[in-house]
Amino acid sequence: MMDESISNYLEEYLTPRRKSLFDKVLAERTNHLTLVTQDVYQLHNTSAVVRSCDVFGIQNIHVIEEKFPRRIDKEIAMGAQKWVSINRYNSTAACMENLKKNGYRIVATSPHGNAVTPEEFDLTSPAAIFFGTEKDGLPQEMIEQADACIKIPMVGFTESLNISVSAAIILHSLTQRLKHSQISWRLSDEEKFRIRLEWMKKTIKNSDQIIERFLKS
Ligand SMILES: C[S@@+](CC[C@H](N)C(=O)[O-])C[C@H]1O[C@@H](n2cnc3c(N)ncnc32)[C@H](O)[C@@H]1O
Repeated sequence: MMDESISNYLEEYLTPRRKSLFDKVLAERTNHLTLVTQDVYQLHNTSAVVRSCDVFGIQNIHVIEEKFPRRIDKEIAMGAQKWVSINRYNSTAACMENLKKNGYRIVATSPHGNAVTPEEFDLTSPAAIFFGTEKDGLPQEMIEQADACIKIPMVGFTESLNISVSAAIILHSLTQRLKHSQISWRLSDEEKFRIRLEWMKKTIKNSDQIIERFLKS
């Protein structure tokens, strides 16, 4: 109730253009798919992955920082995450537990072995797509225990794609397929409301003070 009043009040500070942009972007957002990075340590890769999530409509990204703690602090300070919700974990187990609790299948990605292509991947239930580190990729044990594994076919001499490139290719393929499917992939009204409120708080100048003034009035 209080959030609803705050939201209505903050709406007054949005231009008509910004309001319709929020509506347009939220209409294409999904939580049916989510992306997980496991100990990705190069900031430009994390930044590119977050950007791809925004571009392809993925609202939530899960960042595991088991071996390289606090790697994305700088990215957060630079505002790369403004439109995407970043969930951080210091262990893979904690991340998996949270995802499974929320109904996600655990899906590995790998340039090796037996796996389905993005075009063959079963989209019917929610999926959390894991991407591994630049050097070693995902642990073999994790790949074997995952509910599925996705591999982008490669025909060159190079052993693998860059992590952010592979994330963009997979997200593009899966989101296009979702949009042409009968699967219910869009956000609920409650999810849209929460995200819109977060976006308003992040983008309206001095939103903290505005809210404080509103609460006192
Ligand atoms: C640079 S690769 C890691 C290479 C590592 N030597 C390995 O064996 O996985 C980083 C991450 O990008 C993703 N990736 C790279 N190429 C891929 C491909 N062809 N198909 C699916 N995922 C890929 C995977 O998530 C991988 O863990």
